[in-house]
Amino acid sequence: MNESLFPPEPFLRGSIPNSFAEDTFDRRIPEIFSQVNKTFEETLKNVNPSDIEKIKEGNEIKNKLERLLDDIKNDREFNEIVPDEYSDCEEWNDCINFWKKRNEGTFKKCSWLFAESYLYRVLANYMSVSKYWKKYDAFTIKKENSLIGPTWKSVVAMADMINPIISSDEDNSLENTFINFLKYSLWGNQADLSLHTSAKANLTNLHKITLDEIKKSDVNLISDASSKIWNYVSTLKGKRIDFILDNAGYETYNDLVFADWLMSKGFASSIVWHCKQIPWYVSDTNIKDFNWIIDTCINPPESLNEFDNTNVIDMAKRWKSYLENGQWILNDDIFWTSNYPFRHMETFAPKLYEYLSESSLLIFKGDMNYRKTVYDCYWPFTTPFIEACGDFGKPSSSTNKPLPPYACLRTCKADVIAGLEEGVSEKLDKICKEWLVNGKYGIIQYNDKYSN
Ligand SMILES: O=P(O)(O)OC[C@@]1(O)O[C@H](CO)[C@@H](O)[C@@H]1O
Repeated sequence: MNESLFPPEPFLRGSIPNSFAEDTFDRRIPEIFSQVNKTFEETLKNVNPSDIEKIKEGNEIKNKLERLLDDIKNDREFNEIVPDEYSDCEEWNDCINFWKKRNEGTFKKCSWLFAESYLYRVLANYMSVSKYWKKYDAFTIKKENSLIGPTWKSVVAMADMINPIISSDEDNSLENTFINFLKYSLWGNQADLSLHTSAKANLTNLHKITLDEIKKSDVNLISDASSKIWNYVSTLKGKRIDFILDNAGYETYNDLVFADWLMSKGFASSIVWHCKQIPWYVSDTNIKDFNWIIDTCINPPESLNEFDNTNVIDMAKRWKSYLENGQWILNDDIFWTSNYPFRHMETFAPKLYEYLSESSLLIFKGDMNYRKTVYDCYWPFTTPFIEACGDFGKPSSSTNKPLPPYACLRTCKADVIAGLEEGVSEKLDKICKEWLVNGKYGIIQYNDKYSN
């Protein structure tokens, strides 16, 4: 890490008064990590008393987690990450030491992007260096409940509406259907578990199922490149499309349905699913979560027998066959959980960059992927999106191939945004004080600068 890698505008930081980053470290993160500790303690309590070594190690992890929470609350300095199974350890420590040397090596003084990402990396480290808790993910139950809880009603309704469309040859409204899918996929991002930390939050209220609901939400779509994206996608025949996933549960389910449609209409013949390698920002999709969604849709638990699950099962069986015959590919490159913005991907993950350049379209889901696409800084809101992306997409220095066009589908949950028309932010300031961060507003933005 060095200063030349800083963004062109000031970083978002927890030390900035009244920013969402400040609120994140004062309120949201302590809540999330208290819940992590509670969940871990409950799991520990349920370990078979004869597993003495596992309990002993669990207690050590419990102490580490308590110390971490205390460090967060007191804004203490970061600690180096001890070597573990992941390949990015040195890189992280290099960055930690860089921030410390600048006297900015604490949660609030550092850039928000680094400080919060560091927390999830540390959590993964505690488990990784253990013997008995390696595979432990404190967020698994939350992630699973976000599909098979009250959400299942939406899962079934979506399958009943979409499966017949996927299975039919009817294609005279392809443009409309495509744009509706983009919007389902966008609004699916509202329900992320790191924003709605309260156990009482009813995320099902946020699910958009009917076309009517999608239409009504158009007033909250504050930057919309969907027609441009369609103009490009309509030219694709049997290509590869990549989804850079965000939240497990209902959001990823929507993306699976979308991809299924893209395959069935011949635009794509393969899909690459980019997941996270470690538990990340509470609800992000790991490969195990991805597989769990498909397996659960094929075999819904008995508690969901009151529903007619025929269409869900039918779709999920098709998804499984796409995975089995290699048309759907799973990837969890460690770069997706780095602290770097995407404009530094070519430097820090050249192989991933080359791999993405072989695709025909990248779809980045969610707020964090957006923050990394434009770099997490205070852009004037009317900065063109393409400008805010910097040189992310430029031809690779080894293959000379640029990235394909890419789209960002994001509901706004951080005080960074670019690409707004003049006057839009002023109007929003008047109608909703928290429009930048409460997840009510969404954007669909597109960059094809390097592929033209
Ligand atoms: O990427 P996602 O799931 O859409 O959002 C992640 C998120 O909840 O976590 C970030 C950091 O706390 C916030 O910027 C954002 O609201």
